[in-house]
Amino acid sequence: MTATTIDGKAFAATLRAQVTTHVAVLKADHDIVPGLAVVLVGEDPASEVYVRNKAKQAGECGIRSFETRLDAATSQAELLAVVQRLNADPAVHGILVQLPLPAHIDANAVLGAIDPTKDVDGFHISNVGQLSVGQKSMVPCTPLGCLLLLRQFHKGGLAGSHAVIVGRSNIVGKPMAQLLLREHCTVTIAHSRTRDLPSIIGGADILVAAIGRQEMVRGDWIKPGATVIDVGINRVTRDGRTRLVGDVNFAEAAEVAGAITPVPGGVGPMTIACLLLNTVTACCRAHHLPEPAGLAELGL
Ligand SMILES: NC(=O)C1=CN([C@@H]2O[C@H](COP(=O)(O)OP(=O)(O)OC[C@H]3O[C@@H](n4cnc5c(N)ncnc54)[C@H](OP(=O)(O)O)[C@@H]3O)[C@@H](O)[C@H]2O)C=CC1
Ligand SMILES: Nc1nc(=O)c2c([nH]1)NC[C@@H]1CN(c3ccc(C(=O)N[C@@H](CCC(=O)O)C(=O)O)cc3)C=[N+]21
Repeated sequence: MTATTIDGKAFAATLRAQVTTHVAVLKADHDIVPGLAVVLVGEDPASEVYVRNKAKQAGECGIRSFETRLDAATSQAELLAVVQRLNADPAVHGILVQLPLPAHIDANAVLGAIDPTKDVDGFHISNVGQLSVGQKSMVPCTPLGCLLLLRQFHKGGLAGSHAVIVGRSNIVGKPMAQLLLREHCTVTIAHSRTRDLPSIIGGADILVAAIGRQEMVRGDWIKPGATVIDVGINRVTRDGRTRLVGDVNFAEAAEVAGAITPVPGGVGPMTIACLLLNTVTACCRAHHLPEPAGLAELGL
């Protein structure tokens, strides 16, 4: 193996320590406690794990967490009423509605009902728009986490690099493209209709894989020395044991790439750390107080 493993787990711990310090100052100087509300509709086992991790890590940073669990048959009107209650609650600074939602609920209507200043996922159309024109906004946690890892690893900056993002979802691919454009990368977005994906990937100095297909990206597609950010979380059962793998074949890619994030322990922990960072940022903005370094450093 030649690639450096980018330790997302360790970097996320550093970020959470910074968040913890900021939370302590808010409490000591202003008697303010940031609050994060997570809403979970239905019983998806993977979502259960994320929601539990979020609440645990929020607590460790001194952030108050509020959990609302609704059964899978909850109507859209009931869910909207919950969102409105959280919008109006001054103890809640961040609201996250766990996706995916059951099919009978219009996710866009729900995301659009969240107060944009409390939208710590950055999915509200006004945050999406603000990011795209370069105004202060809430930035989606997963792409933000990927960018913080890239900036940490490329201390000289990312300008001029060719970044290829595989995946065009509203949650990962599209906001990732916006963030890398702001960093002056040359950005290519690939998806399921892209022709000759291996040769497009072969041009990438930076590859972000957000596809949802286990180990689809092969080592011999990757440009030697490239930085590979693997967003994919795929649960596979091998030899009777369940484990997580990414969208990139790690063993192969590690022979070619300059640096690569592992799964688990790469982007996933950064996503949660960024959610906590966004919550504290939203809290500081609500109270017109100085915010933590994260978003400000990016000019957002
Ligand atoms: N680590 C973390 O914190 C997070 C991890 N994830 C993981 O990241 C992955 C992607 O998530 P998400 O963006 O929500 O997924 P979506 O399913 O919304 O999007 C997947 C994207 O991949 C594209 N795609 C699918 N198949 C291919 C293919 N064969 N070749 C090229 N492109 C393809 C799709 O193209 P098209 O648009 O044409 O259909 C689509 O744009 C998942 O594994 C998910 O679990 C997600 C969020 C957070
Ligand atoms: N409104 C909303 N916002 C989200 O940000 C959101 C969502 N809905 N729905 C689901 C996806 C997925 N997601 C992950 C978060 C953490 C890990 C994570 O911590 N992963 C660990 C492993 C955890 C495990 O063992 O399962 C790791 O990669 O090391 C993974 C995936 C956030 N998402």
